[in-house]
Amino acid sequence: MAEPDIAGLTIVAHPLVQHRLTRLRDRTTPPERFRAELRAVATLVGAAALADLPLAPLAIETPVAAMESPVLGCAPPVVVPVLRAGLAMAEGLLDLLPEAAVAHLGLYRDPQTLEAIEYYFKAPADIAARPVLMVDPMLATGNSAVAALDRLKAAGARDLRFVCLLAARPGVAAVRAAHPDVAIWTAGLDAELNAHSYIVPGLGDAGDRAFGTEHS
Ligand SMILES: O=P(O)(O)OC[C@H]1O[C@H](OP(=O)(O)OP(=O)(O)O)[C@H](O)[C@@H]1O
Ligand SMILES: O=c1cc[nH]c(=O)[nH]1
Ligand SMILES: [Mg+2]
Repeated sequence: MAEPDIAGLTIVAHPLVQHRLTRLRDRTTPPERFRAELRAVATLVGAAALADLPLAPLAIETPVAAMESPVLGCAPPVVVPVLRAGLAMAEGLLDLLPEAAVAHLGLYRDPQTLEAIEYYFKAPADIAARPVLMVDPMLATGNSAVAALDRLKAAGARDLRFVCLLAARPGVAAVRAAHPDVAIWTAGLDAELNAHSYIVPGLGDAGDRAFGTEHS
């Protein structure tokens, strides 16, 4: 289904991404499969989010001849999983970019107030000089993503991108309003949130589904 353009939001329509998103939405997908799908879809969506990284020529020799061949022309990126659910996505990004650094950001959404509560942060000292890719599967109210981006900017991050799996319109609007410089990539966009601010139809609680802590 075609979605209208929203400034700063890219929905990755690749058939493999959409196929995997359906598996992730399916309530019968067990945690081990959920983590594997999340890792794979993060690789595909992450590659789209990094498509504008600069290249620089490197002089090498193939077994046949000398040549100049392109390599990344920037410092290795920093991948930032927003815990917990971002962890499986970070594995997918590290498949693409083994030389990336990882900054861990622990946040949970208070179920009553929906406020993002930070409990851990550790980032490389040179984060200001590196492209930063924040990963979190769910963008619902946007409170967590806005708080996470606030934290990363306070630590010096400048070149920031956000890769998620499933975004809801209110969350996209909140992130774009607070951080208009941060582009968002997603596999899917759902229209609304329910009374508990879960994405509808969504996929449930991504952290619980990934790590088998789902309660009935
Ligand atoms: O846009 P929001 O309304 O802030 O909701 C999205 C947040 O909720 C989930 O995390 P959660 O708080 O469930 O933590 P968890 O990953 O530890 O389960 C998700 O991974 C996001 O971080
Ligand atoms: O639908 C939602 C909303 C927030 N967090 C999730 O994991 N799922
Ligand atoms: Mg959760």
